[in-house]
Amino acid sequence: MSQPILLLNCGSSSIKYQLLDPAQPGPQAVGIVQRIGQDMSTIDHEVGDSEYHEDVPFADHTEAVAAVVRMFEDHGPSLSDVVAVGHRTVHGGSAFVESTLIDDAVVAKLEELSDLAPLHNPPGIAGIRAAEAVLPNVPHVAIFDTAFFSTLPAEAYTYAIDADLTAKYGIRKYGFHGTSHSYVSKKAAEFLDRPLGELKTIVCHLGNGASISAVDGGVAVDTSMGLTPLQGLVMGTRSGDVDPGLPKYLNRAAGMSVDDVDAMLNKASGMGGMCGYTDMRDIKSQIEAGNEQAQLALDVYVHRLVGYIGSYIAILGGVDALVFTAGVGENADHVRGPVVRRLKGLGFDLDESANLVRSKQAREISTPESQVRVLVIPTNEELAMAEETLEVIGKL
Ligand SMILES: Nc1ncnc2c1ncn2[C@@H]1O[C@H](COP(=O)(O)OP(=O)(O)O)[C@@H](O)[C@H]1O
Ligand SMILES: CC(=O)OP(=O)(O)O
Ligand SMILES: [Mg+2]
Repeated sequence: MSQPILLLNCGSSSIKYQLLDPAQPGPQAVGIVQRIGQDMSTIDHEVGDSEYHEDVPFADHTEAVAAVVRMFEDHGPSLSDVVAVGHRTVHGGSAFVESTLIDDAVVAKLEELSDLAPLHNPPGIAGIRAAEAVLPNVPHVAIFDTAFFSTLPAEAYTYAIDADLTAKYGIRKYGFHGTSHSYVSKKAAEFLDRPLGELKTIVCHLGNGASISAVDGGVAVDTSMGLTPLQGLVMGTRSGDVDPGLPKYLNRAAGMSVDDVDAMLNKASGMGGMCGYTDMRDIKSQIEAGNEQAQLALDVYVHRLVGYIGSYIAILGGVDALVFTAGVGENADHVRGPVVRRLKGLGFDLDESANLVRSKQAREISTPESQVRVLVIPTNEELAMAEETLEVIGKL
């Protein structure tokens, strides 16, 4: 008997969802809502060979989840057989280091953590509430982005600030996108036919949010996101690393409050802040049309990423595989190309034509001469979430 699980992955700008039974090949339905909060959003719902598309503006994630439910009602499959719902939950803080059955106390704790993930925990909570209203009689499970990084060594997760403040307020590097980094590093070992336990891997999860991790023998040893999903790489609307002196300077020079600066760094920075476009597809066409700001933004993005890769090679003491994943990593050859070319001096050799191949399959984009294997591996946070959900409900 089929035991379908509904998976909801509320990202900052999107909701990805799947209905799947991990024991059966392939999902029963897959969908994505994109550009939530922008002038026009889209929803795409796939059931078998049938695809349904709508252009509708969704102001927030609550409206978007309602539309997802409507897609199932209008086009199937029915949600009446669903045995559990798995929710991607971005910030678990120190409270949650593994997937957890959701109850009111869990939601209350997630609300407390919202300040630490302002673009993510509120949409995630909206998703939980909306799904609980539609499917009140099945278990709902939270799968945390932070869980995979609970293994980071203290030297990697400790900020060099006052130790009493650190202890009192739980300040540390938590790391995010962990479900993806974990899934993709395992898939890399399978692709290379090497035991996970002996592989040093650097995973670049480049989506609207972006992070990079260093994984040694399947265990995360460092990652670029921090206390919040703001630290690290350049992202669609987030700055990533800046001088910690910036808030004070902007306060004095521009009269901006802490909240003003935080909103600017989270929502009006990154690629959007630098050139007005947040989507790598738009940035590519802008560059082709001669937009110099777009070219500079891409150069900054690549420069930051190359710096992190070099740093993680040093931290790992060498690397076997560099893996690109998520929306940008899987699709943007104009990002992967400049990154890998700049690493030539460290033994990376890009196969230029393999880099241009468009595919939904795991693939290699380095030449046989490359000392480091460079891979593109599609992430599947929903499949990994389904396995986590099954494990939690199996214990009930
Ligand atoms: N065909 C494509 N070419 C280049 N970039 C793409 C393409 N498709 C998606 N992207 C990039 O991927 C991003 C979305 O990545 P995704 O992993 O889905 O993000 P998130 O989960 O944070 O919403 C888009 O903002 C865009 O920059
Ligand atoms: C944590 C995070 O940045 O997630 P997303 O990439 O979905 O915005
Ligand atoms: Mg994502």
